[in-house]
Amino acid sequence: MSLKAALALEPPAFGTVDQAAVAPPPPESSRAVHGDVGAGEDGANGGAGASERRASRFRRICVYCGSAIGRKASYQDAAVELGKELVERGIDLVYGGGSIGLMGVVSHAVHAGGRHVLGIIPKSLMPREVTGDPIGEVIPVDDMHERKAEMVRFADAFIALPGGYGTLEELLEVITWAQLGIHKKPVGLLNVDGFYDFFLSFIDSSVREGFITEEARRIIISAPTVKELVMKLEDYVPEYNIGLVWDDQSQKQNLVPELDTAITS
Ligand SMILES: C/C(=C\CNc1ncnc2c1ncn2[C@@H]1O[C@H](COP(=O)(O)O)[C@@H](O)[C@H]1O)CO
Repeated sequence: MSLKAALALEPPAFGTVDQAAVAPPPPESSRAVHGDVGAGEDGANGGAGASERRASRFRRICVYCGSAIGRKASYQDAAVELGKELVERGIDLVYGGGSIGLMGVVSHAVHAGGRHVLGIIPKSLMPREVTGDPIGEVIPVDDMHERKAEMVRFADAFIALPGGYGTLEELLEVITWAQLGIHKKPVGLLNVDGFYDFFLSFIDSSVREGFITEEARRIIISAPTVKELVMKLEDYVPEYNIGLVWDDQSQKQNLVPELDTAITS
């Protein structure tokens, strides 16, 4: 079944694919307002006072994470905390559609909190013994390439929790697409218990060795806590602009007007 056919059978709460891809963000008055965020709490908001409240700029965030839960309880705790943070900020979830591992943890947290959960999953991965019982809305797609493209298209930002090959592959692709100017959406790395320290060290080494520019290095936004990371993503202004022109489809992937207009060079 094609993506459009799937949507015809079960239209997403937010409209058709094309509408969702080009729709402007809801008016400020109808957007979610999250709770107090004090500078001392997360140290990342550049001086926001404890009484500051503001709407999230994001409608949907794509979370990449392990199909396993990992060995430390802190990984699951972080997945739950991230799910609750999305709910608190009125942000919907886009993810890989499985209910196993950290994918299941974060999707259940968002679903339980009443936000929309959109799983995009290749038909080959759909058997229950492989993915578990997915929750929320599921869009079946033909292959992994289509899945990743649709996840990017539906989301306004990306967050990677701890995970394995699949998570790293999704993360690196979305970073590479930012580097190529295919999208300008923020990419966050939740460095739970230093899980990504080696990865970040490797990236820094690649910068030193001349394979990644300093500017491209700054595409990756990392933080050890959910609140700090989400605050950084909210504040992110893309500075990277390779100057390539992609086709219309790629341009539709830039769903966050603030990010587009923030590009100055
Ligand atoms: C082969 C395994 C599990 C298959 N089940 C999956 N169901 C849905 N999505 C999956 C599955 N496995 C990987 N993904 C995608 O990759 C990311 C997680 O991969 P990782 O290797 O566990 O980090 C996740 O974001 C999904 O999009 C047993 O692993």
